[in-house]
Amino acid sequence: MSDLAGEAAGRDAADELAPLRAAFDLDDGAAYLDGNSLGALPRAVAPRLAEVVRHEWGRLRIRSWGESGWWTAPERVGDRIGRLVGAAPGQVVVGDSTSVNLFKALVAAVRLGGPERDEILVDAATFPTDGYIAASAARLTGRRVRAVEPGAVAREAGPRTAAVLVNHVDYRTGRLHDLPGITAAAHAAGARVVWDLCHSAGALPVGLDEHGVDLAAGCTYKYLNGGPGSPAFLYVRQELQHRFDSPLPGWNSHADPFGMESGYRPAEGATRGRVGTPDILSLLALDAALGVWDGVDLAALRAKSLALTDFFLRCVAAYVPGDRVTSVTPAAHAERGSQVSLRCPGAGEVMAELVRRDVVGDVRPPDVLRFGFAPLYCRFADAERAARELGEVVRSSRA
Ligand SMILES: Cc1ncc(COP(=O)(O)O)c(C=O)c1O
Ligand SMILES: Nc1c(O)cccc1C(=O)C[C@H](N)C(=O)O
Repeated sequence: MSDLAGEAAGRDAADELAPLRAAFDLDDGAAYLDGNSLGALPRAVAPRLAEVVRHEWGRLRIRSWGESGWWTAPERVGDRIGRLVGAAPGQVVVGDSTSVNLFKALVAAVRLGGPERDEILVDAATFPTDGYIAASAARLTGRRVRAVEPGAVAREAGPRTAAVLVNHVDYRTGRLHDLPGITAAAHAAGARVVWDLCHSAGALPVGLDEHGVDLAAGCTYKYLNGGPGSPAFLYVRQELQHRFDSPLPGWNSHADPFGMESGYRPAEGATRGRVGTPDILSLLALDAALGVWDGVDLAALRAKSLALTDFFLRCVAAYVPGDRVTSVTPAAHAERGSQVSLRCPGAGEVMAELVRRDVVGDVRPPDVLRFGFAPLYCRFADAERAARELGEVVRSSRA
């Protein structure tokens, strides 16, 4: 056994979060490093979904909206996510996709400001959907979009800025942006800030309430393990809820949905962020998946995440010829999410070979290998193996 493999074994043995891996349906023979795209399956999900289908839907049928708590599930599950992103109860609602929630949040953010605020600042390297949504939100509200580096928000935001849309962790590089600083800078300019938490929720502490974030959205199928296409979440800070003017006011966000009124009267609280009927099966799968977080300390989660990515970077330096890969993930802990991205010529072929060897990451254009480290189930041994196999693959592809 190499020194690094021995070190990995020792660190896994000492890892206080290691027992949580047993709560997931994972093959011991594979290194699953793609939880930043699709989280692994928690074992509790399948039996719970079977019960929901057989009993709640099959036997109780329509009664389940009340008796099984279906009607209030978006807020109940929202509060469970709230704990993981630093939001006190009553501010998170679950439903729709991230894209749809970003649209609601961004339009509502613009509507909170005056007409003189005629621009929306968007993270220049944003995940595409955010950029598309921002462009549409701008057209609908008569604003224009300006792309800025997140680090330049303090310089760029001004009296014309209505809203700033930023990714907490960049999907391609794994760079963690300064949420407290950027939020404060937007506020200093009188603007609202909307955070995309897709790559930070369940990966690291977020502190939405603590840092005074206005609005946020994120997906639940990555580090929250809700399953493919599981519903997203929307955070609306409590003080803003009574002024949250949704661009998608469906009957589920009406103050009296079963009054069937022709005029729209918004519900109070996070419920105002709903639109139509919740996707109950996916929502309850997510609810069951969230059980793995009970009792998890987010400081311990962050410590393990950084230890895993540090260790992986050391293993890459030891095993992979330096002229073949370059890390685009910041070395500084304060700037790193829970993934490591390596630029590598021929990244597509390299990752295909890694996947054949049961080391599963993914690739983003133009040539970035992504390795996501979900701290609840990734092992130091996975990090060592992934780097070792990567070294072998790039050596053999050069030969
Ligand atoms: C940063 C970010 N935002 C948004 C999305 C996607 O949103 P949706 O859940 O609507 O597909 C993703 C991933 O697909 C993402 O990485
Ligand atoms: N949502 C996805 C999907 O439906 C299929 C494949 C991947 C995804 C992803 O989530 C990709 C991810 N947002 C990314 O960081 O690139």
